[in-house]
Order: sequence, then C-alpha cells, then structure tokens
Amino acid sequence: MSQVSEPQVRDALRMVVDPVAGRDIVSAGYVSGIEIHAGEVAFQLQFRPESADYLKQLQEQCAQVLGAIPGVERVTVNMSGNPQQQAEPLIPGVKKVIAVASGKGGVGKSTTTMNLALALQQLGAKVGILDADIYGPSLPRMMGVHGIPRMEAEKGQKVTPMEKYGVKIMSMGFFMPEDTPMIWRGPMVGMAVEQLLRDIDWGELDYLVIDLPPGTGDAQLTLTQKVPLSGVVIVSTPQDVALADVRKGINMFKKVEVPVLGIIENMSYYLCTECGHRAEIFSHGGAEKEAANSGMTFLGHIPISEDIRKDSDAGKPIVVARPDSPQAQQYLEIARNVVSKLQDGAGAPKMPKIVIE
Ligand SMILES: Nc1ncnc2c1ncn2[C@@H]1O[C@H](COP(=O)(O)OP(=O)(O)OP(=O)(O)O)[C@@H](O)[C@H]1O
Repeated sequence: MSQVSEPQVRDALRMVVDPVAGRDIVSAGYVSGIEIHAGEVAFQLQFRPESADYLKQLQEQCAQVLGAIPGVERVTVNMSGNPQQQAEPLIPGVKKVIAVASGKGGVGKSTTTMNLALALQQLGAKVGILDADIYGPSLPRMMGVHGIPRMEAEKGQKVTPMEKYGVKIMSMGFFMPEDTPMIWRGPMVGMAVEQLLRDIDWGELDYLVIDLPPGTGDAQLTLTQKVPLSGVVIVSTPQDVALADVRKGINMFKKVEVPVLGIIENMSYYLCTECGHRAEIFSHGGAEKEAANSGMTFLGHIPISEDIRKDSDAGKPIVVARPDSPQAQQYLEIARNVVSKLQDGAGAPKMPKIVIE
C-alpha cells in the first residue's frame, strides 16, 4: 500500500472550495490537526457560521478528493473546532500560485520563471508574473517593460499590473531606481511581497508565477508562509546539485508543507546556435538524478543557449521571440508538465468511508 503524506492530504484538500469564503479550505485556514495512520486520514474542519449550509457539501468534497489519493481508505472529519474568523482572500481571482525557487543565485531562475509563464500563456492560460526577487528584480528588464504601474482610485486604490506579451507583470523593480541594491531582512521580504499581492488588481488569473529570491533562507520561508502557494518549482544547474542546495530547498518546502511540483535543469547542455551541436559541458543530468533520488518529478531540461541569453537581454524572451526554436519548445513541454503536476492527485475518484465526529 502506498504511504499517504500530510502534504498530499493538504494538497488534495486545496481542491475543496468554500463558496462563502470564495477560496479553498486550506488557504482559508479551515484545516488543522491532520493525522495519518495507515490508510486513515483524520483532520479538523473549522468553518465560519455563514458556511454552515454548505458543510455537508464540503465534507463530501473532502471525502472525494482524499479518496482519490492511493492508500486512503477512511476519512474522519472532526467538526468540533471553533468557527474560524473570516480569512480575507489574499489574491481573489487567482486560481493557482506557482513559486519558482533556486538553491542559489545565478542559476537562471528569473529566465526560467519568465519563459515558463509565457509558455503557460501560450497554452491558453491567463497568467501573471510577480517578481518577488526584491534583492535584484530583473524581470522588468528581461521582459522589456518600463514605467511605473498606475494606481486606480475607482479600484479602491489598487495598482494595475503592467502587461507585456499577454501576461501581467508586477515587480518591485518598477518602484526603485535601477542598480540600487535593496537590503531586506527575511520577515520584511514577506511583508513587502504580501503587500505587493494584496494591493494589486490581478483580475482573473489561472496562474500567478512568482519569482522567489534566490536561496532557501528566512526570506523564502516567510514568503511561503504568507502566500497561499499551490506548489513550487525548483531550478538548478547540473553542477549546483553537487552542493546539496536543491536538497536543502526541497526539505525547506516540505517542512512548510508547500508541494514541490518538480525540478528543472537549466544550462543543462550547450546548444550551438550555428550548427545545433549539443555538448554536455556541465555533466548534464545532475538535477534529473537528484529528482529521482529524492522522489521528485523531473520537469525538463533547458540548454545553455546564446539565443536564450540574447533574447532576455533584448527584453523579448525566447518563447515569444522564437516560438518554434527547440529551446521554446522545451519551455512549453515543461509548462505542460507543470500543469499536469498541478492536476495530479485527482486520480480516479474513489469514495472513502467518511466519519463525522
Ligand atoms: N539557459 C540559459 N542559457 C543561456 N543563458 C542563460 C540561461 N538561463 C539564464 N541565462 C543567463 O544567465 C544570467 C542569469 O540568469 P537569471 O537572472 O535568470 O538567473 P537568476 O537565477 O534569476 O539570478 P539571480 O539569483 O541573480 O536572481 C542571465 O544573463 C541570463 O540571460
């Protein structure tokens, strides 16, 4: 029998939405005290009084989504908790929030975030990018977006994100002079990003892709606790893996119960622009091996390529500049893998036994 994990349970419960709160029951803070023994999952479901009419529906949905997890045979929903204070939705209208992280700086995290977001958009989704790499926000330059976002009085003083190539984009970089280093402590990063999220009118989005600051320290931790993340994607170069940075990142996200959707290997091999020759200069495949070792999904390779760098420098990412190139096709493949990973867990619906206490 496969072993059921707490992140798996949380992830599945994120699919249950309370129509009154307008958000899923995990982000709304309704779920606590998850216990798993053999095939039995028990948890406490708190709720607001206004949601009382929907309780039966919520319970049934919990049973349904948990029943789809292989190995779950019995679900116990404990309703004895106190009704929860109204939790304000942080980003209403945004269906899934995906964070992109890296064990260390300079591995191509921002390049990957941007091209992944654009690839998701090309697959037909409504997408936004939040540049939370507030130590060195590079996305405005790489996306070729300039100017200062407008604040709209009729939208309750909310800020309208900038838009380029069909995706919405917000970055601290729009508000600070270029080449000015920012010094932030971990908790301040979380607060700044929370404000960026709260004060922005994202409208309706299928995916908000967040470019996290590099590393897996305080700042990233605070951020993952402030923002309701659907999952995180880790970007690594092949040799980066040797330093165990990726493992550190995976462990951190596991600890804060953010599902790791998988690993992308950037600068995986060299692709010659002239002749298309492929050279494995960094002993390609390290991240793929690490993914296999740690039971993570490997989402795909991106080559080291002059075109990727040139297009980013020119403010027109390769996915829009050369959509038919093999590199752009790789990003599209990765985007498809991310989408299917987010849909994972639904599986074949199987109703487990449900007990209400
Ligand atoms: N696959 C690639 N092929 C060629 N150049 C790349 C590739 N990925 C990233 N780069 C280049 O490497 C440099 C660093 O990339 P990027 O800024 O995306 O990294 P980062 O991990 O976000 O860095 P930081 O930690 O500073 O935020 C940029 O000049 C970018 O154009």
